[in-house]
Amino acid sequence: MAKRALVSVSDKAGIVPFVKSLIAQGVEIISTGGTKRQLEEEGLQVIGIEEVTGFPEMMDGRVKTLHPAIHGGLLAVRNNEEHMSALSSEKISLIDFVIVNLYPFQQTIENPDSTFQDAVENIDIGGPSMIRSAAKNHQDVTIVVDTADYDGVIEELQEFGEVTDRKKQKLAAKAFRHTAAYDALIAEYMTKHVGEDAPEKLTKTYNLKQTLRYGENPHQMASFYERPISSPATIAKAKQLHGKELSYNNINDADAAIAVIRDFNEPAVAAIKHMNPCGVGIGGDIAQAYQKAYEADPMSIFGGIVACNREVDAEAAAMMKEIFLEIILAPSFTEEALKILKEKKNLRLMTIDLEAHYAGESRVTTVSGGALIQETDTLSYEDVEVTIPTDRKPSDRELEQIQMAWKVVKHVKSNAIVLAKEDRTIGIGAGQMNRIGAAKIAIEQAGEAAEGSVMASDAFFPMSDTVEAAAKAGIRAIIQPGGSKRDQESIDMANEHGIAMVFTGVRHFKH
Ligand SMILES: NC(=O)c1ncn([C@@H]2O[C@H](COP(=O)(O)O)[C@@H](O)[C@H]2O)c1NC=O
Repeated sequence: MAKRALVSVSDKAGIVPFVKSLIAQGVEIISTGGTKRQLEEEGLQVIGIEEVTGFPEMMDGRVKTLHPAIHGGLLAVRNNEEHMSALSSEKISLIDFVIVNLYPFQQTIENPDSTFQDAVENIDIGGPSMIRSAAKNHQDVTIVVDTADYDGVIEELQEFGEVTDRKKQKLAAKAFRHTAAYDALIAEYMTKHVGEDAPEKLTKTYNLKQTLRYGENPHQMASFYERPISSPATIAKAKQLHGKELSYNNINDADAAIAVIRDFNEPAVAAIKHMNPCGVGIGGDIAQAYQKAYEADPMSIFGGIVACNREVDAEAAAMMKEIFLEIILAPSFTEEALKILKEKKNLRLMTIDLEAHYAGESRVTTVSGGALIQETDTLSYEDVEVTIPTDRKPSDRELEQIQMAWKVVKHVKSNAIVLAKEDRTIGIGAGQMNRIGAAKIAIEQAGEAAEGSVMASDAFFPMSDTVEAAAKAGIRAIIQPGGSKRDQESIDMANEHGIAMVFTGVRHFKH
């Protein structure tokens, strides 16, 4: 008996040549409404689904392939006598191939004009059911859900007269991934719609963006996956214009760099090393801001990742070209800037649309045997109500510098201390196991520049030792959350040295 294929596709790209090739291999075609019309328009011979089921398609296509004549033909195990005699007594024919792609649920919810009802109507039911039946019975049935597999299937038919078991198994695994991801997106959409914060199942889905040469170290395999729907203001959507392929560490660091510059309204440049800012500068333009970020730590910026929140022009490009950088990322580059920077063959140049809406997606961290999920820390200085517990209030200029340091410390691994002066960071103490340790590192790095600078701390001071160290270094103003039982000791120490201190009431731990 001739083999039969059931073809039912929403995305009709490439379907006509594929079906032609199947027919050329002696395969009979069964198809649903729109797909059948398209195939017939091309002069292909197609059996209508109603002829197989004995039922018309009904309820706006909600029921067309959901029928024992279809699922029996798909699920029957060919070498199981009982299955085969059940089929013949019910006059059901075998179906050997299923070519299906699903209602465009993702495109529907991405369309800002779509309603909830539109989304619901675009939940495919019959398609996933066929995919699952065919994939379960993959020893006998070939399931094709991806247009990219059309050629491979035809090649095997031409070469071996059948699709190999290995191929059928691989296609089945892909089919289950396909329906799982499809359902995950629906589940996520519905969960958001009903507003459940901690659903009992976490079913996020990601699409492979690229395989990476290796992970954090060369002996670790790695790949980069992106969310099916993400803002253009994300590292997943950033475009590479030039340079070597991105590495795992590049992607992580570039993401950290984007987070820093996103928090600044004025022209800002952040240099990142190993996920921590090593220099951040602000200025009237990107060249000025870059100069500040560079001066912040001319040693650490070497081999770093630089992110800018405004277009990079020729002046800035010429300065950046002077040292070895891994990546320069900005909303855009002028033609001239590109010309200058492209002279460096390996330097990666990337653009990102920082104007696009970015609400901050939930962050998932895996732990052994599980995952932690939390909202992104999007709280900024403007969102908090600060208090000033010290006798001396910060001057306007000190307040500006304090805000800058606070914006940066949010992005430094805890325990974190940032010193800032003259629109740039001058000392960053990152990832220390105690606060005074982070302060000592920041102060030491700042050296004489610490005199007259400001300090930001990501969490409160458990005792007055950090304020004491700040006073010794000549730091004039401090910003910290406050909230320690021993706040008064820190306030007294600040008052003793004429230091102005700002309490934010919120902390910015980053682990
Ligand atoms: N309800 C059903 O029985 C059913 N069977 C197949 N579909 C889908 O209908 C679409 C194709 O429809 P058409 O051939 O009419 O353009 C495919 O995306 C397929 O997955 C169905 N539609 C939705 O569930």
